[in-house]
Amino acid sequence: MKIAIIGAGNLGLSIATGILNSGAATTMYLTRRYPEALREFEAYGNVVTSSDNRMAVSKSDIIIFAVQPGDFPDVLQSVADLFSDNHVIISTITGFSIGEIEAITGPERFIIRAMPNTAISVAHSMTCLCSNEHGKTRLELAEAIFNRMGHSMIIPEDRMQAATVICASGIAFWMRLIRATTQGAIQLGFDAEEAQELAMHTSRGAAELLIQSGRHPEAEIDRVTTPMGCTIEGLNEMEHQGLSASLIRGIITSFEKISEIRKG
Ligand SMILES: NC(=O)C1=CN([C@@H]2O[C@H](COP(=O)(O)OP(=O)(O)OC[C@H]3O[C@@H](n4cnc5c(N)ncnc54)[C@H](O)[C@@H]3O)[C@@H](O)[C@H]2O)C=CC1
Ligand SMILES: O=C(O)[C@@H]1CCC=N1
Repeated sequence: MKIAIIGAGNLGLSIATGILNSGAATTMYLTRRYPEALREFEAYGNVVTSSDNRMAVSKSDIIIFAVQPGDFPDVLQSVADLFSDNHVIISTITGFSIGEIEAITGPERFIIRAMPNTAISVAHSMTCLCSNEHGKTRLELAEAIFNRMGHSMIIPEDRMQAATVICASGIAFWMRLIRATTQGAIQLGFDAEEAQELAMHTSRGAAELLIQSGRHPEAEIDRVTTPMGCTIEGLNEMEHQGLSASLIRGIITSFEKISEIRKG
């Protein structure tokens, strides 16, 4: 498979790294405005870097768009005449609907919206997917690609903005929780490096417990909270200070911002 990434910035390069390390592509075309920053990727041997989007599209089977929302209409328009019946068009653009994409490409194209996160670079993305009517026959292919780099879920398009907040922005939210835990550990006497190691592996363990057991988080909390012990004391204080409420409010605020990005 020949895969192009149009707009190889933060997310695009994370996807490129994931694809290259998983061996999902025979050749990759990476573009950005100033492609000098992409040169190191040429060391993979099967990577072509350029600012020429038309070259990248015409040589690829799967085209992944990862430019900023404001740049997307012009970028898509500038390559739309090159799309053939075989191209699979994948957009990671926040808040840009399938209807808006079809208005530029026409409906008779395989169009997938994908919402991965930057953990795709280490094969642990949570990626949500949906497609246009024509693209339904290519959803399985998209799922197979993204499953090589983590876990994926097919969802209705009207859940895509919520998925952006939970999965894509979610990386930043979880990072902040890990960082705060690290700061607590430093205050309790660990040096910074040890503190981060403790926080990272504990958070991985918590997620893995739920993934492997299928149990509810509260069932796992019940196993840890000794009656009158230190865990419930700390947990209740966190809730008195608004831990769950502040997370939920942050998620809703982030969700509301997405419609503003599009208006902007
Ligand atoms: N950063 C993230 O974690 C996530 C981002 N997204 C979405 O992915 C898209 C990209 O986000 P980021 O990677 O954070 O942005 P970014 O600004 O890091 O990357 C965008 C890239 O597009 C390039 N670009 C701009 N105009 C271009 C053109 N005409 N031709 C080729 N390349 C061009 C820029 O040079 C830049 O490297 C956005 O639409 C964002 O909403 C979605 C999920 C997660
Ligand atoms: O913050 C943003 O707007 C983008 C979309 C999700 C992650 N980064």
